[in-house]
Amino acid sequence: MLKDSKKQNFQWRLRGLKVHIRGKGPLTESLKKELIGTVWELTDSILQAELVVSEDLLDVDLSGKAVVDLYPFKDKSVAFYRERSVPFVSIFPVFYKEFAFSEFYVLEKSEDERITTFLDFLKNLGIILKDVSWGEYKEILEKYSVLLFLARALKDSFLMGYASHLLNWREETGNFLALAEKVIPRLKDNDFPVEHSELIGEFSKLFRPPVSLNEMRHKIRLIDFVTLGLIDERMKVAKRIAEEKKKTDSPVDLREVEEQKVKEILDRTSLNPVRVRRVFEEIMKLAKEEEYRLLGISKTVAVLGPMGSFSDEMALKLIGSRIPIKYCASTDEIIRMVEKGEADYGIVPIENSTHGTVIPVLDALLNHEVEVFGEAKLEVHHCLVAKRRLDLKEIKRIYSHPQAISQSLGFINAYLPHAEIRYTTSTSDAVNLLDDESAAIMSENAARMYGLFILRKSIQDLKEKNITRFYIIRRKTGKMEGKYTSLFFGVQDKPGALKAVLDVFANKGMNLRKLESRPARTFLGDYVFFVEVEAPLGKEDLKDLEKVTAFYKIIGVFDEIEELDVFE
Ligand SMILES: O=C(O)C(=O)Cc1ccccc1
Repeated sequence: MLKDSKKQNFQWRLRGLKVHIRGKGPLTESLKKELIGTVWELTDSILQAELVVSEDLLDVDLSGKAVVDLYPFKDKSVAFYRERSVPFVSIFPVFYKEFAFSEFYVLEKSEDERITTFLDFLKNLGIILKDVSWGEYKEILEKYSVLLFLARALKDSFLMGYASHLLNWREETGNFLALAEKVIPRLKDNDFPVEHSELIGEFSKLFRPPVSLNEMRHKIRLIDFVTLGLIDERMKVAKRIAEEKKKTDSPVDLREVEEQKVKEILDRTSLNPVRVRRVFEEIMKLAKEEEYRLLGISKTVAVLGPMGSFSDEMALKLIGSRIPIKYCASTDEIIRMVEKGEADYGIVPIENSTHGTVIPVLDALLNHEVEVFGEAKLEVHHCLVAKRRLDLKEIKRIYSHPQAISQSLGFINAYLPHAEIRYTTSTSDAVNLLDDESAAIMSENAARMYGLFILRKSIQDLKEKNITRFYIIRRKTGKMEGKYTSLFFGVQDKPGALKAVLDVFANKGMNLRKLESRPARTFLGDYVFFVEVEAPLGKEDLKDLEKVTAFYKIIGVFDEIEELDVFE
């Protein structure tokens, strides 16, 4: 669109000029729109016009008019307007949907104020105007005719995009194709300029150093346009792969495959790898979303982000990559998202073999309405990583999630006693805080994903069986199926109150696998208890519990799961 300030530049020139635009193609339609709101008058009839923009040859009395000739076969049109002695400018417009992408080749022009002003108007729309000789014009016309021919012969929509502006002249299609047929045999001869190969031509244009600021701007537009075309093309191929994968029931994308693709790309660039990674991950995400749509998956799972956290690893183990993952900044956010229905599932760490219970998760489960319907375990190995190769004594700060720090305290105390500990919201979030004097504790996968340097592997205190148990949560359904029940309860402040509750479980032969107490946040000394019982509690059990508790809240009845069915 023409900016208002730019529009005003035209206000003083040829005030009230009557312009008629003849033709039905996208170019003429867009020109008409741009002209509305200028001081020029857009006339319905060609007879009233002082300047006529036309896609075909004009069959009316042209006296007193100037012509902007858009007709593609210039030998015909130039002779035609010359014969009639009208001022004209003869243009071959390469119009790519947007003026900003367009390049208009100007073959002949008369000295005429209306024409000069109109050309300025085109320039202000972002169109590049290039004066060309007859020889150059012939090559351009041949090139696009061949392109159209190939696009149709190969049924290739990508090539068609480049030749699409020729489709404005439907009645000329036969002439373009006839020209192409004449030109194509010459392709075999070496004298045919490289510019005639469509892609080579476009790319050679891209790599040719621009000389003026205008050309530089145009080149940027061209690059954006070609980039978009390529992303479009990538999407089409990805869609076909998705269709194949659907037939063979393969996962949407294997993280390692995607990671390998990103690595290959990063190896080829000297640009900031974090940013380039983001660009390509976004492009891949576009294709993934399309795949999810194709597979009919609309479910999402929320985990602790950014990508590469242990929770992310757990999610991948449970669901492959068959479901869109939402990365959250905290376990609280995960639980809230699931409660509100903004994510179908959530995965939260509940306890670890070294660190014990994850208290913030426990508290959030008490205070929100979600349901645990599964648990899963992950063996956790920690790495000490940094942005560069560092001696341990050079490390001034260590960033990581409190659980990872606590699981690696033996190593930290022995080798990094001088370093300051800074807690992060997840192990992978440390990536965002690292500088040249600090290290982070995270998984090997995350380190590789972010291109970090691994200083030490397996630094956790428990060399084997450092296991984290996760809860898989969903919105409340009230289903009570599974081997385990987790619940909170409170008791009156009197002797034997807790024992009475535990006796209910003991008398029924139900084993307890976990018992925690949390401050009730009422008075000092008031507690809420959390238990995991190795049995599904039924109605009778709940009645018995009611008798001995001040309150109870079932968090879920669940089993250990190996896989999460996202198609159910
Ligand atoms: O911060 C992460 O990566 C998490 O997913 C939480 C966590 C931290 C350490 C061990 C297991 C889970």
